[in-house]
Amino acid sequence: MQQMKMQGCEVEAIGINYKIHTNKTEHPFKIFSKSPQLDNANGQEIEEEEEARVEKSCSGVRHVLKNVSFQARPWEILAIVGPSGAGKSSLLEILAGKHSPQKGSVLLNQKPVDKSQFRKLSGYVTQKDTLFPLLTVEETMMFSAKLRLKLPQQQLCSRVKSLIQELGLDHVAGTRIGDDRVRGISGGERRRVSIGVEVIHDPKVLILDEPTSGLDSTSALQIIDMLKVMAETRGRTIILSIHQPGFRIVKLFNSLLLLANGSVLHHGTAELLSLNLRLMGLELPLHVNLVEFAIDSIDIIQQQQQQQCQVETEPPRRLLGTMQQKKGGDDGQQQQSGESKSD
Ligand SMILES: Nc1ncnc2c1ncn2[C@@H]1O[C@H](COP(=O)(O)OP(=O)(O)OP(=O)(O)O)[C@@H](O)[C@H]1O
Repeated sequence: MQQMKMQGCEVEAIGINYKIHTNKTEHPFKIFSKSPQLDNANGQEIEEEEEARVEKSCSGVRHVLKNVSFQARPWEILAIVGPSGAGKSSLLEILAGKHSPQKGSVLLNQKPVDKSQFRKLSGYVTQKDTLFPLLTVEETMMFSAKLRLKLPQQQLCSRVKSLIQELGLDHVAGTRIGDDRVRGISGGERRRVSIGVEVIHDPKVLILDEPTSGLDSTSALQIIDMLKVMAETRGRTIILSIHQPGFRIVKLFNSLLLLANGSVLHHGTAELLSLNLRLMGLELPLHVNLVEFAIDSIDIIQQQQQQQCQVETEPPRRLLGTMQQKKGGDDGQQQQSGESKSD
């Protein structure tokens, strides 16, 4: 583990498939589905069939993540972007070990890891801050430090102090966190504290679900700037999800994972995304944010990728056709030769 800390952690997800079972619900229009002509035996059969069909459509399985693969490297930020419901949070929860996918695996430095080992090496900042409103910033950090680190009090204090400095929270170290009822620190500062709580043990991998949600553009940029410094100075691997990142924020990401409806549409740099869009005939208009443009163009990207897949699979199919014809001939010959062998 020590060696892993020194060299940084590459996180690799391979073929993640995640399905959830949704609850069966009563068909909302069931009351209208019975027709007065269905009183005979044939009518009853039709009604039962209809009920079975409705039940099937109202219950079942939701394919949240479909064959998702990516790599996140140390010293870098990978941003997961996509429309609402694309599967960003689900993917992060799987990475953080909160859920297990039905298929696929997550590797750290090319090796499988168990959940407890991964928890020690990582920090997971959820979308909602879960902090005690009556504790001060310093007390909150100290609480987390005592839970996560087995160090003498003096060392805990100095770790907390240096982290408060790194997070730019010196000026509010003695201020209460607060909540809706008790006035406390600002939303941006609260997000910083949540990040601090999760990095107190100096994890090599940091996973953040929408660290900028609810923040103004300046506070959002400050948070991503701070994460960029953490990645570059400490060799952390940072994986985060984000909604509508501003132009300056996108520039700080080393790579983007564009998800739509549980599938990966792009994995690579922003420049590569821009180039791929251009190759699809989607020219980024001036002063339009690349990520927003890509999200708005998801339907076209999907269509183009499907067409490309068809083109890629067609020649082998044609080839397969000729091969099958040939094989048919060969088989005939083989059969003959087999027959002659058995003879
Ligand atoms: N426990 C669950 N029960 C029902 N549906 C779920 C559950 N978990 C995820 N989903 C569904 O899976 C899909 C992906 O959800 P997820 O929260 O991962 O998306 P997201 O990209 O993070 O969305 P947002 O940006 O709005 O947070 C959604 O359609 C969601 O409704």
